Amino acid sequence: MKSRIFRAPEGSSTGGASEAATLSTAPAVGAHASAPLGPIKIAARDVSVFYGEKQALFDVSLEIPDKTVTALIGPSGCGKSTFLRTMNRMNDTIPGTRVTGRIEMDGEDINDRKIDPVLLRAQVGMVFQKPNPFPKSIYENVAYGPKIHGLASTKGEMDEIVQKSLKRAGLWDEVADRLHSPGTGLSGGQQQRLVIARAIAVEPEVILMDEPCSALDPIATAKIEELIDELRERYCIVIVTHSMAQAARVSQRTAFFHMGKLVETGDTEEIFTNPRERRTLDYITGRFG
Ligand SMILES: Nc1ncnc2c1ncn2[C@@H]1O[C@H](COP(=O)(O)OP(=O)(O)OP(=O)(O)O)[C@@H](O)[C@H]1O
Repeated sequence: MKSRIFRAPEGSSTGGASEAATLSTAPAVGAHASAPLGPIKIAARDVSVFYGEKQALFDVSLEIPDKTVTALIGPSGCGKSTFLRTMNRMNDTIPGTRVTGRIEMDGEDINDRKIDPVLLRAQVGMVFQKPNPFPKSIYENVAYGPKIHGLASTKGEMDEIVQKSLKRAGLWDEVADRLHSPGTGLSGGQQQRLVIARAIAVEPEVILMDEPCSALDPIATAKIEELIDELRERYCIVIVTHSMAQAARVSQRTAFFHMGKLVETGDTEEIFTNPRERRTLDYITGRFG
């Protein structure tokens, strides 16, 4: 572990000792914060997003490593979700939205004409704030994507995909005996894991999570956080969270956004113990947001 001694950010007006005291109010960084990172999976270069006349993101450049959890943090309205949606072109579905700049996945421009956004969204899955299972059985929720994308040619193959995805999402043991019951009959936390299983079933490489725990109780939240940590071994994960404590617990990289701009990015431990920018310090210590 690196030292947690706080170095005052450049241009800071207050002294070291009082800053150190202030930083002690920042959330404790979890044991996984310094895990090794994979190669760059997604690279955003000068990305701006406009909703009609309104510019919501300004020239954001950010590299996101594979096999890593990257947390996007910042006050409400700073553009976290907007940025998240640029990575699987979900902004394309909002009328009047314009995205400029370049987003590469494995070096390939995801906005290139030859990219099919439906296939891209299978490769870059998304989990939303509120669990949104289809009004179908648990089995069908997971089998839906593989069916559309032709990933199984027999019932046996499909059964295997469903079982493997539910296992990876940490839900199998709780639902194995009721696969044909409605997904909507599960608890909120189970529904969120079902949605994660649904995303996993189509063999994604990236999983985007937009405040995945905000509708869950602390126990269900802890389970999802544990799951995120397990999934990191296989996938590139990007999570938007309002919870500083959650960002500190689950991520290895953190990007802090403010008013549509990326203020600072770095290793989570560094951001939470030794931020370079004054605005980051003020946000993580709860002075605004
Ligand atoms: N569909 C839309 N049409 C117009 N403006 C939008 C739309 N979606 C978001 N915005 C605006 O873009 C800005 C960034 O919004 P965004 O939802 O990305 O922020 P956020 O950081 O995710 O906020 P929150 O934490 O509250 O979810 C805000 O000013 C928001 O009002």
